[in-house]
Amino acid sequence: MLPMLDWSDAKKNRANFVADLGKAVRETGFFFLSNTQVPAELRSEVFRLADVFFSQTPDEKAKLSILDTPHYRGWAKPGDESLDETRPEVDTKETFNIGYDLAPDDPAILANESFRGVNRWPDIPGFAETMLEYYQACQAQAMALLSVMAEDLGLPTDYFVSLFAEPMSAIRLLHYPPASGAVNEIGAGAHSDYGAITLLMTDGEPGLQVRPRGCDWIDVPAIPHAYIVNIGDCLMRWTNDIYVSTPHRVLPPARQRRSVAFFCEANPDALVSALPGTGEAKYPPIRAADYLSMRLEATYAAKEIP
Ligand SMILES: O=C(O)CCC(=O)C(=O)O
Ligand SMILES: [Fe+2]
Repeated sequence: MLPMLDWSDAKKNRANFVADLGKAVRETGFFFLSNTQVPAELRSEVFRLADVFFSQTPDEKAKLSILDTPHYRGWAKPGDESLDETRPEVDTKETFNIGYDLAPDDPAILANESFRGVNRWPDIPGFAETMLEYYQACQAQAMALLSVMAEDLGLPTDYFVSLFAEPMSAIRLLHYPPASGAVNEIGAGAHSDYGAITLLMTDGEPGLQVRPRGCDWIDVPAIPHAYIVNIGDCLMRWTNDIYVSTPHRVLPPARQRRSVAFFCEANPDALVSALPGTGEAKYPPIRAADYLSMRLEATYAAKEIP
C-alpha cells in the first residue's frame, strides 16, 4: 500500500506533514494525497469534457493530432506513443495534451522557443476554459507541494517558485479501451515520469501498478477523491537521487478506463543541477527543456508494430 497523506495537515500539522512527505518521496516516490486544494466540481467537469472529446470520431480527433506540432499538444491515437521504449508492446491508450497557454503572438512563440506553442482546442463548449482552470489549480497544488519539499530538503520554502514561474507543465487526458485480449497489449507501458511532480486522478477502474525499488509490481487501488502523486525523473536528478521516481504501468483494463495526469515541469531554462546540500553531483547540469525534449523524443519515436 502506498503512503497516504492528507493535505489539510500541511497547515494544521506542518512538521509531521513535512516529515511524512519526505519519507514518502525518498522511499516510494508515490503517495496518495487527500483533501487537495483542487475543487471536486472542477475535477468532475474535467472528466466530463474528456469523455466528450474522446467520444468523437477518430477523423475529428485527428484534426488535432499531436504529431502535427513540435510542442506536444493535442491528440495522440493508440500507438502514437510508447511509454516503454524497450518493449514491443504498443500502448492502447489515447491521450490529449494541453500545455502552458500563450497567445499566438507571444514573443517566446515568435522566437520559436522550445515548448512554447499555442494550445489546440476541440470545438467543445467550455473545454478550453475548464482545462485552463484545471491547469492553474494543479500547478498551484504542485507548487505548494514543492514548498514542502524545499522545507524537507533544508532549502528556503520559496526555493522553486521562480524556477517554475513559466513552466512546461502539461495536462494529459487519458482514455484506455477495454482489453481486447490480443497479445502484446498494454494500456500504458512501464515507465517513470519525466518531470518534477505528477498529480494523477483516475476514474476508479483498476489497472495502474507501481514497482517500488526492491518490490514486484503492486496494484494501486483507487481511493475516491485522493490524488496519486509521484516524483518524476527530473526531480530525482535535481535532488541528486535523494527523491525517487518509480516505474509504473497500466494493464489493459477490464472496462474502459479514464485518468487525468498533470505533469508539473520547471521553466524551460531552469538549470537542473544537484540542489544545495545534496552532496557531490552525480549528473552534469542540464536545462530542464533539454532534459524533457530528450525524454519526449524517445516516447514518440515510431516503433515497428509487431
Ligand atoms: O493512467 C494512469 O493511471 C497512469 C498514466 C501515466 O502513468 C502517465 O501518463 O504517465
Ligand atoms: Fe506515468
